Amino acid sequence: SLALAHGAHRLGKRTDPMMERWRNYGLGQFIHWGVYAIPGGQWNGASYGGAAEWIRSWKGMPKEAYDNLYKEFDPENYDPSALAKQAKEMGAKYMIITTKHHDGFCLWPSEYTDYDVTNTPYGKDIIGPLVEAYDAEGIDVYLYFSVMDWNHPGYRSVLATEEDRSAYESFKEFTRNQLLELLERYPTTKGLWFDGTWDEAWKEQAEFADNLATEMRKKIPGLIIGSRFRPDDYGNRHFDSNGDLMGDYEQGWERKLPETYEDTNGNDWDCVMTIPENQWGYHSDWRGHVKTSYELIEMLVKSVSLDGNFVLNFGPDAKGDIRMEEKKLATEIGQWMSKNKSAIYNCGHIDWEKQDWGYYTQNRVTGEVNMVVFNKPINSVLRIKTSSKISLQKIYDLNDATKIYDPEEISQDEYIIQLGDEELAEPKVIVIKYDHSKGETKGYEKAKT
Ligand SMILES: COc1ccc([C@@H]2N[C@@H](C)[C@@H](O)[C@H]2O)cc1
Repeated sequence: SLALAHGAHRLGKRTDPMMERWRNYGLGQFIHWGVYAIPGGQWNGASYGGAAEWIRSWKGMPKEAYDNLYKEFDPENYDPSALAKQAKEMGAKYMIITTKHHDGFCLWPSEYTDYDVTNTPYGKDIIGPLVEAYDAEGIDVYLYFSVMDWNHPGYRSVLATEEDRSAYESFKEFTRNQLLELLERYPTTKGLWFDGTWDEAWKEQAEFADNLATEMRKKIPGLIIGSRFRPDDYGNRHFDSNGDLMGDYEQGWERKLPETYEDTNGNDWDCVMTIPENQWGYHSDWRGHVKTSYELIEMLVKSVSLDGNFVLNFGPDAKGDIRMEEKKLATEIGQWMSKNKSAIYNCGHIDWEKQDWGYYTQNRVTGEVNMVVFNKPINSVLRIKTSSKISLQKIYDLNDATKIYDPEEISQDEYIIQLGDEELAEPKVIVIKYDHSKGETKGYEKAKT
């Protein structure tokens, strides 16, 4: 393998308490908020077909007009504790807030730019009260930060000339200053979620990014940073030139999910997901499919079954209100989570063969296996194929203690249980308690073929 000065500094998963806590969250909330919520995907009577937070890049939005929107930013309905309570009700264990998106507008009072909340009619820090409100609800806070910054004069996507390089040095210093400022102002932050790091200019900054990550971790020991921050010595990101994961977890699953455990390379990972097909910031005209709570619960369960976290995005509007569709989903997901959280929190992958009825999650504390059933077969029979000779102790409905399932062994390490005739009104969790010591060698001999 290549000798890398700025590649992965650790092989395998982080095993410290802060990362264990991260690994056991299961469900998170993303919040995308900024001046892009003011146009909300519309301008001059035309609707932007892209993601609302990218409207500045649309030819239908004059840059000058966009860059003056901050003068209208005055979210009179912004209510951090209401947002935190809603997230609590949904069952989120952590929240990621956009401190600065690609447009460079800062939701905190930054010493290093005037393009921030203090120069808006609202005039106050947005981030601080949100951090306090979420901390008060026991929901860990992570800060989203876009390296790419369309507002900073020193930003470059490519370093072609000497002028580019000297301008970019000022941009790098600005970026470092802002990040250290954020960690200074919000020391309860548990981690950073970086974005906007794909440009060529940034891919040349292996040493700078490595040193900055070290410096940030000195300020907040144990700080959790994903794979989308640093480039390695050769400009490779997420995985270094030896194929090793850079950062504490893989940050590659944006609006998509891994299909199999192999797809995860056995790493920690998060999936960040929009409710419509592709809107992070508030768009007043959601086109196409808006995901239902069952679709989102299935994505959540699938994520946990493959050792990942599922982070659902919310986009407050210009006034700071949460739109009706998002409120409804937070409530519906919360209702399911209130009854089934033991199949999500502190749970992860078990290598039992995946079945069509749904997903397994294993509780890392109790060892119990949860069958999360989404699809009831026509014969109401659920097949369970375990990985090794185990002795099943008890199989029961998590939400109906009177419902015990009696497994019938149909071949080696393979059982079936019979569901009742009732319709599956919502994803059902069935708990399997089993003795982890090797069971006696019962079961059929494999046929010699
Ligand atoms: C070039 O493709 C994209 C797509 C989405 C993004 C941003 N990442 C998401 C988490 C949102 O912040 C979106 O604006 C950046 C680049």
